Amino acid sequence: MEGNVLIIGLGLIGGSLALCIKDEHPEAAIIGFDVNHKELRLAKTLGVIDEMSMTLEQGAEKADLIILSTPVTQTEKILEILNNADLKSNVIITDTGSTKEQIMEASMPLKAKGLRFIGGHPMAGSHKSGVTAAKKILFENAFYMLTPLDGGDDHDIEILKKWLKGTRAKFLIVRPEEHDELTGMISHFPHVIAASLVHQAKGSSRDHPYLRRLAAGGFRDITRIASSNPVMWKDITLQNKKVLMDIMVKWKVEMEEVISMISDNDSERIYNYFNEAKIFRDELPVLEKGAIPAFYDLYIDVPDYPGVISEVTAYLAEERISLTNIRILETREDLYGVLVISFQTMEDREKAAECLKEKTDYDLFLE
Ligand SMILES: NC(=O)C1=CN([C@@H]2O[C@H](COP(=O)(O)OP(=O)(O)OC[C@H]3O[C@@H](n4cnc5c(N)ncnc54)[C@H](O)[C@@H]3O)[C@@H](O)[C@H]2O)C=CC1
Ligand SMILES: O=C(O)C(=O)Cc1ccc(O)cc1
Repeated sequence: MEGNVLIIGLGLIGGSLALCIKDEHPEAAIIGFDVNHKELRLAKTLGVIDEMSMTLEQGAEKADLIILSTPVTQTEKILEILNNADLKSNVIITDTGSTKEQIMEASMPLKAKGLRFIGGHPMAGSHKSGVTAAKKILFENAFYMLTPLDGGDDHDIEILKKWLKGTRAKFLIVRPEEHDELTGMISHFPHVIAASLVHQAKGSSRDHPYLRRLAAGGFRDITRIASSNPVMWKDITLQNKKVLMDIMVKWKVEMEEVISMISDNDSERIYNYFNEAKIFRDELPVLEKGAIPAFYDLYIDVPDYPGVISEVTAYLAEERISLTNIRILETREDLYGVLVISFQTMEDREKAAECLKEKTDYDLFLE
């Protein structure tokens, strides 16, 4: 497709969308705007955008598609600015915010002016922020929720999907309230819980100096999302307050039940509690990308000698297998350490396992 695409907010999501759109529509001009001029210049230097717009209005006035990929509170303010700008009459405006009801509400004045806004939320990402973390394959196979306004035109949705085809995501049309209930449960609430687990561990670390080292493995993994951007999560929490409060009240009741079964030494209820959770969790789809993206980890039992990491990464580099993270678990005191390498896709992890099986005799474990 040809035309001008303005991306407002060139962080992880805006930058990744810019790459996807350019890949699929090389003739489109990708214009970027960001309040953080350093990030904007970086986006241009990295080739993520074609052109910088030094004011929001300048870019907006010539755009055929406007994507708002800013923290959700900012998105509401930008919708207000766009409402007073001189936009093309056929422009399509969308956003990427993690919450939808309040944003859809904020888009009503645009609708009243005859402009077209379709809410959007690509359900993939990471705890990293900024344009340097942007990548073209971020949304591949992920769900991409669209929340058109009541009475929205199907033709506009088709145009937007065409623009976003390069994401290789699976589009789902949902009502804004349903979106917020779903994401509240499977994404926003887990972020609150992850942060609270970390707070408790921090408190406990004052009495137990070993805690930090012991938390390096599983605990660090299950609380990965507590390393997300606090500004973004403050905004999401406040915008999805109603849903989150409801979930947290239910959670308190559930914790009371857990306290009671443990204090009563009720082994049957405790067993059932864990067992029912295991059954539901084991049945969740493995190959789908959910709201909280999975990272595919490969555990490698390596001897503890200098140079072992570069040896392993050199084998992977020879096969051109890219990894997203690498670390050593320091929980063990013996001669062997566990090297954990994370990959973006399950295929990359399989290729890496094959490669290391062939070139080393280290024991490998997949999660
Ligand atoms: N990080 C994630 O994994 C996901 C985030 N989202 C949503 O996408 C949006 C963007 O998130 P990220 O890209 O992760 O954030 P980010 O922090 O990487 O990037 C946000 C960018 O917006 C810019 N910005 C802030 N206020 C602005 C304003 N008033 N005008 C112009 N630029 C402004 C910032 O300078 C920054 O460069 C958020 O609404 C978030 O809820 C959606 C899916 C996944
Ligand atoms: O893996 C993580 O850190 C995430 O939870 C990514 C994420 C963040 C926000 C969203 O609205 C959707 C996905």
